[in-house]
Amino acid sequence: MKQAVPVHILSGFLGSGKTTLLTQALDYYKQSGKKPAVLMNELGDVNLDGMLVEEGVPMTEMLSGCICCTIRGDLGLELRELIQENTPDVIFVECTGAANPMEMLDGVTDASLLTELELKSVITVVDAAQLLEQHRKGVGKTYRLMQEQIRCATHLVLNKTDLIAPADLGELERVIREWNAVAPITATIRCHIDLTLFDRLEGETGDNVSLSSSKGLNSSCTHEHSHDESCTDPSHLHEHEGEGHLNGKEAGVTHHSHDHVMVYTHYFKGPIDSEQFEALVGRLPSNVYRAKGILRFSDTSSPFMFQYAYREMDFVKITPKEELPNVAVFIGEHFSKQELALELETLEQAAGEQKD
Ligand SMILES: Nc1nc2c(ncn2[C@@H]2O[C@H](COP(=O)(O)OP(=O)(O)OP(=O)(O)O)[C@@H](O)[C@H]2O)c(=O)[nH]1
Repeated sequence: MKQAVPVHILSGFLGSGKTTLLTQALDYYKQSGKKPAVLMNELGDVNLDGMLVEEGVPMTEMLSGCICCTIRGDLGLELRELIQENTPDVIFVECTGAANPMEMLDGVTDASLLTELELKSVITVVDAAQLLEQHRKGVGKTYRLMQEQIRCATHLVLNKTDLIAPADLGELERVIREWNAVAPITATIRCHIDLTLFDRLEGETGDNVSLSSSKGLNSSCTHEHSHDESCTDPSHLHEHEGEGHLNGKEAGVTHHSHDHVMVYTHYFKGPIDSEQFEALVGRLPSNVYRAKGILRFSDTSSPFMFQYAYREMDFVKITPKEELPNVAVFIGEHFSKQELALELETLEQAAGEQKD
């Protein structure tokens, strides 16, 4: 029998550091002479994180939806194709930060019916500062989603510890332990973990992890419903819309609207002024908690990859090898897309007038 391809799910709320961990893991595998592949899922219709993945790493993109709901049925087919075409030694599935890990887990294990793959871990990256704030508030859909992501993890990376006071670490560990008593927790800055963890995980023998046995996975990971039960968790807002085909078998299809998470994608018609853009981002309301983009500025020569997570901005100069869009994606809850669009258009106009 062919060896099953190990699969690691990278989970964690929007902007917590999943891609930061992924790029390190990919480098590690490549340095060890192995061939990693990536399946990346983004809520927006452009994959900006994918641009951070080096050329030569096979990557499948599932855009404009969340693996755990609308495109879950495709996951098995995509994984199978990735394996057939590239014969990777390992696959990382990076999910949108809005994804419910239990559903993703379900999706990957469904896929193992189609293709020889073996789920090895669910690594949840937690934004320390955000968890602290959410916990102190103690309510909200974001908080509940973070809770689920922590519950379902086999390993926890408590990231962005540079943004919290050292004294708060103890409080965070206590909070996490209430939800997940067993997964090892590693406190990090920029997701610097001992990457030999992956060798240990893959060296472990065991049958495919399946939801029914939950072998190798954290047994405290529970979810209020299976696909054919109705959901009692108000954070999910599911609309159970009947039956569908999955992997050749009948499966209950669950559509989550994730309607508390909104995405606005703005394609720029031309370069904009960098300072004005920074000022605009600085004014974003707190319910816009994540943004990213590829931007061309009228006052700089090279394009920039822009990142914004939890009120922190980051601009990295990039040298694209191919034509890239001039685009920014904004993710948040109940914000006005129209207002944001108008502000961005005003920036474009101002830059256009400066040029004339
Ligand atoms: N201050 C600080 N920033 C970090 C740390 N780790 C990552 N970042 C920054 O946080 C931003 C988001 O990181 P990503 O790795 O893209 O997060 P993600 O979870 O993949 O984001 P989504 O794809 O939107 O879900 C980037 O600007 C990173 O450079 C950290 O430990 N401390």
